[in-house]
Amino acid sequence: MKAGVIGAGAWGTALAQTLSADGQDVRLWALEPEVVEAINRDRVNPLYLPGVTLNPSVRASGDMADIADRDMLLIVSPAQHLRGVAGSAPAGVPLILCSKGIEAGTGLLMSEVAQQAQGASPIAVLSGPTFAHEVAKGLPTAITLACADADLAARIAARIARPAFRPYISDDVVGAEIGGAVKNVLAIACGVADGAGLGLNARASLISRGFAEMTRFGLARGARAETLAGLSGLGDLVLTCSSTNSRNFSLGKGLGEGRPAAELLANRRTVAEGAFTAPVLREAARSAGVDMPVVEAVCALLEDASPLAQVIDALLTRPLRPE
Ligand SMILES: NC(=O)c1ccc[n+]([C@@H]2O[C@H](COP(=O)([O-])OP(=O)(O)OC[C@H]3O[C@@H](n4cnc5c(N)ncnc54)[C@H](O)[C@@H]3O)[C@@H](O)[C@H]2O)c1
Ligand SMILES: O=P(O)(O)OC[C@H](O)CO
Repeated sequence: MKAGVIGAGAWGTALAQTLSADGQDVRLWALEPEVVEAINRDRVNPLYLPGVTLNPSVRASGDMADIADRDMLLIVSPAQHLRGVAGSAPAGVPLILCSKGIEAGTGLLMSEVAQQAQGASPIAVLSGPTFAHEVAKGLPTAITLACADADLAARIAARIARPAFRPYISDDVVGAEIGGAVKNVLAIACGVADGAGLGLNARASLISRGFAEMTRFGLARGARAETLAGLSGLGDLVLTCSSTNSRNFSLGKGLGEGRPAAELLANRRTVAEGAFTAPVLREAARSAGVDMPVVEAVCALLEDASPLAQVIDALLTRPLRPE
């Protein structure tokens, strides 16, 4: 399968690098003309993945017509831009969605957005614990590839697998998407705990109780528990909640240090998806009757609705209950 990658941020660039590791040509669509130029001229993406020399068979373009001959397309835009980007992609080829989030305004998962934007294209989801700079360096990584069509999943998996990049196949598309979207919000919470100096016990409790929230929400939306406990759920939650390499964790750390959300979110070049997913996740959870107190707390901090001490206190003084 000839691969095209749409979106040349850190993750799209790392995926293009991985897919071209065996010399196969990969086309990478980039929004910014300076990224197209730098990749084709200098073999580097200085805005989003500096320090990685890209394989010669990665060719960048700003024109969707240049990926019209591809027979699979990885969509790697920020979640809030997926509708527009998928809608302008060539039609009829499998779309592999790599963005993690829930669409603001509609509450739709990425597969539902892509379905609306490109009804005729088969859809798969690629999600898991994957820091882009590690994947680009060829460090060992495992990831979930979810697709309702088992034959298509097997063909995509065979095309994207590398000795150190190992896809595990699932047919639970919704489960894979919910894990990736919810973990970003929980990573903000763990960053807050770090920034506020709450200690490692607090972080472990947030991961564990956050996973309970992810599971409740996922089950209410039809996800399977084993998917949520797999790479795209718990695996990615543990990764993102443990490192300042995560943009979401770093955003939370800033909040925990007492910096205002507006300042932390202003003029960002890179995306911290949890900030966009948090309010729409809160609304979806409330309307499904799912209790998500950690998500509620993250929203309160992002909205500057309550002081940090009060938000922490509200979590700690909830009624005692069975685990
Ligand atoms: N970086 C990672 O390690 C990683 C790993 C797995 C999944 N993801 C997911 O991949 C998605 C993309 O993240 P990233 O890290 O590659 O991005 P990034 O933060 O490195 O770069 C931002 C991206 O947003 C794009 N962008 C900005 N404005 C846009 C617009 N108006 N329309 C379309 N695109 C626009 C930029 O061109 C760029 O590609 C996110 O959903 C993220 O959660 C990231
Ligand atoms: O930097 P983050 O927080 O967007 O996390 C990147 C990836 O999603 C980790 O799997």
